[in-house]
Amino acid sequence: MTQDEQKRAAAQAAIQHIPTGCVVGVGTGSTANYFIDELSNIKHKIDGAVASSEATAQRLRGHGIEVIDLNSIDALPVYVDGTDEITEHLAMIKGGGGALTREKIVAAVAKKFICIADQGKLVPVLGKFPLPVEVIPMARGYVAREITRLGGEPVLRQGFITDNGNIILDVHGLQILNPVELETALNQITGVVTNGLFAKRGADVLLLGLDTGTRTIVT
Ligand SMILES: O=C(CO)[C@H](O)[C@H](O)COP(=O)(O)O
Repeated sequence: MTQDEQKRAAAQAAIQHIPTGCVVGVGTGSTANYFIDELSNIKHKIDGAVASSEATAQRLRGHGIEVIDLNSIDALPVYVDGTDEITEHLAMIKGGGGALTREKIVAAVAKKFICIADQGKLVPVLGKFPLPVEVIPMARGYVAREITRLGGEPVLRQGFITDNGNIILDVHGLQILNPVELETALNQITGVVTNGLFAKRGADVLLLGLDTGTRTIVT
């Protein structure tokens, strides 16, 4: 199967995990887009969706799926999203699409986080993919210097502003031996909104599209 076929297979597998009559959290990116396409086939069985980005909200509406304000609900049974890298322990780097902060908020609320991905996303150690960090614009220089002190090489994502009006620094060269520790350290830098390490709250289930079928990993 091609990479796109693997993404679609993972998205199709995720549909089996969606309870009837619930609001569904929906991620951002090409794999999440496949999931939205699949979700539209069962839209009469769900009570709408919470979107992790403006792009996702637009796509959901385009498929006739109601977009629900996260603040109007007390609980979110399930969140489905893609990833840039994921380990067997289901820690991730996310944010390649720049939606990391809203993704982290939706993931925090969700009872179950289902990650859907092609097999190329499964890695032994996180860090080959540059780690996205969302930063308040006026703190850019300070945050970049602090990240350099931690051993990373921050690169400004040119011409990109997040849905929250902030910038992204993509951090290269980090040795991510302890993802939880690094996630915490980066978030403690003043001016950082959040970073793309999903280690403290990783996925609960990984549905990995393979050459033949899908593989499921559960924490
Ligand atoms: O974190 C994300 C967006 O912020 C995406 O989930 C991640 O970039 C994966 O994207 P794709 O499914 O297109 O490979």
